[in-house]
Amino acid sequence: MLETQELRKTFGTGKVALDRVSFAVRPGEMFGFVGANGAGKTTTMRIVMGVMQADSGEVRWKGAPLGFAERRQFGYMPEERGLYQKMRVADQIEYFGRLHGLSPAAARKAAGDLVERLGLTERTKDAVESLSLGNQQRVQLAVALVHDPDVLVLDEPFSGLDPLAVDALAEALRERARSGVPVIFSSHQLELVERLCDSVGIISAGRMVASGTVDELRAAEGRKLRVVVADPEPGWAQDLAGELTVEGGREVLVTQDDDDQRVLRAAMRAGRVEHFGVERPTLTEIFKEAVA
Ligand SMILES: Nc1ncnc2c1ncn2[C@@H]1O[C@H](COP(=O)(O)OP(=O)(O)OP(=O)(O)O)[C@@H](O)[C@H]1O
Repeated sequence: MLETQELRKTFGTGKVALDRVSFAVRPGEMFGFVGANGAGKTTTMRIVMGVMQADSGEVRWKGAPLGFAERRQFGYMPEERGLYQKMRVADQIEYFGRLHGLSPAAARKAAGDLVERLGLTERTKDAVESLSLGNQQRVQLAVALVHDPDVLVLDEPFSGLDPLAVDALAEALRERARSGVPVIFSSHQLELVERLCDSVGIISAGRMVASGTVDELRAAEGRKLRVVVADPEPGWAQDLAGELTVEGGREVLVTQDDDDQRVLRAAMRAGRVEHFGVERPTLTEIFKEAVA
């Protein structure tokens, strides 16, 4: 398991970038790290990778403090990226494999496999600078995967990608997770995070404001009922706590009232009930509420 415990980081100006950030990612788990711009995702991932030091707190791997040797077995896609623009695709992946300690033959084999799996076969001999953003991102992912890492840490790996490239990358990450690797990635694409991740951490102004599976985060929000009534009598919902909106000739009530039968009776008295059910908030809605 990879854990951060109470990470704290301030920058020179006295700005608190991270305030006791803790989370845990189990083997095989995909952890989506979400937060507004400047919330602290990159800083946290840099600390996990040892690129930056925390003022206090600890990063632990398999129950012990994380050191250089263990980090060498991690795969990292930094926000600033980090490819040699003039180097050819296959050579580059192989080179990074060597940097992570693979033998020349193993690095060549791993590079060949990844080129094929990530759909880069046609581009193996091209310089990175001649590739589209999406293909550069694929190379960047290959570089993070080449040494068969124990943990994957990826800073916005999906940003700027077309839907096909998103699917290719998502599948590559899923595959790694299935093999037991903890995968952490940050993203602003909340639908994607909801679709891909086993668990999610929401960070706001340097603090983890919520974490858990999307279902757990939903449960923490409390159950909400959504009722749609066509042509209702005015004032029908005045005794029911909740938010009432008008959409065309319909009124939509979203309420946390526990007594669903009472709500249903009131709605049926008021008009034609077109919808009555428990609302399942999306991650986007959960996120907005958590950071509000
Ligand atoms: N080297 C630095 N010096 C000073 N302040 C910094 C430095 N790096 C980050 N910060 C500040 O720390 C806070 C957290 O930044 P961070 O880059 O971790 O956010 P983020 O969640 O990754 O944002 P984004 O989604 O925009 O990438 C921000 O207020 C940022 O301005």
